Amino acid sequence: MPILTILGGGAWGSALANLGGKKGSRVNLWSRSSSFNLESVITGADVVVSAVSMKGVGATVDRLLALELSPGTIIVTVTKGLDPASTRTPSQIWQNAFPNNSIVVLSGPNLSEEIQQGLPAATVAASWDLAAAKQVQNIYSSDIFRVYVNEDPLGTELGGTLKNVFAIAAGVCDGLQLGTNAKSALLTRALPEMIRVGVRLGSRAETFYGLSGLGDLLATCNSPLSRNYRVGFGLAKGKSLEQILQELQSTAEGVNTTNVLIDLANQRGIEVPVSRQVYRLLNGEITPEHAVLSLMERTLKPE
Ligand SMILES: NC(=O)C1=CN([C@@H]2O[C@H](COP(=O)(O)OP(=O)(O)OC[C@H]3O[C@@H](n4cnc5c(N)ncnc54)[C@H](O)[C@@H]3O)[C@@H](O)[C@H]2O)C=CC1
Ligand SMILES: O=C(CO)COP(=O)(O)O
Repeated sequence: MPILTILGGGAWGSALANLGGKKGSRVNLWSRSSSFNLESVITGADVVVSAVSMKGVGATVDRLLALELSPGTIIVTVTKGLDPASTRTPSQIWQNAFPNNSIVVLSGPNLSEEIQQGLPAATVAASWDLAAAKQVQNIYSSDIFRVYVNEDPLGTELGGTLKNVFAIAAGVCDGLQLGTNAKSALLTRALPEMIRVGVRLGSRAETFYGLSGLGDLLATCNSPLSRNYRVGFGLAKGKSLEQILQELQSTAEGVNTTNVLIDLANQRGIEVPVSRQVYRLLNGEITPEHAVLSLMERTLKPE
């Protein structure tokens, strides 16, 4: 029976603990407030899943570095964010800290509330080490959770991370009641923007057409269960960002991701028109209505 240790007892960590237990793994769920110590659940773990939000990744990596993690332990990261200081993804941070361990990214259209209700979902386990990805596939696949594998961890991770920016835009679109045509245009134009960024950062374009890209974009941009969608919806309804985040009481990674993405786009000269309007909106530079108008009035160009 594999030993699975989940770090982070938030919405997604708790759902992943349940999914792992359902398949028969021995599961340890650890969080900062746990009464037991981290070392006791790391020793002997076959797989360690990091399910902390982006702001907790650095501290979690440091905690594990202070312990003796076996090089045979697979590290799975499910965080959908970008580090503000380095602009690196969580898997890049984990790989840098643990060069001898296999790192697997688990990402897909996986709204935790639906998964906790036992509704069916699919996801992707991605790694340079295909054998490690397949181990994670076996540990997590069940009659309600179908896991695919691929060898593009960065593209898989960036799909899940970048879609949060567009989920904010989609929430704005629905909050302003702009209609189905506008929403379809937004989601369709979001995909090449994600691909443009992903390819410049070293991912494969085709990964973004799969579950972790288009799949997660559709799930998050169409569901009020998404916290990022709720950020955009609230802004369109005239709430302040502070008020929305206060009411959420949970992580909306898209806010930080938008800021880091615009830094990256400015540094590397990547064209990100939709993300730039989301950035201006989040930073109080424009109203939701102005953001829409700015996109409509862009220079005309071929599709
Ligand atoms: N909830 C969902 O449906 C899904 C969430 N994710 C991603 O998983 C990550 C976690 O999301 P949720 O569990 O939903 O968020 P959450 O807000 O429910 O939980 C965040 C977790 O991170 C931990 N954390 C934060 N700062 C920390 C620190 N300094 N040290 C240690 N732990 C720290 C918290 O204690 C908590 O366990 C996010 O990056 C999110 O984008 C991915 C797929 C689905
Ligand atoms: O990533 C998610 C679903 O795949 C969860 O989306 P939110 O973080 O916007 O709630």
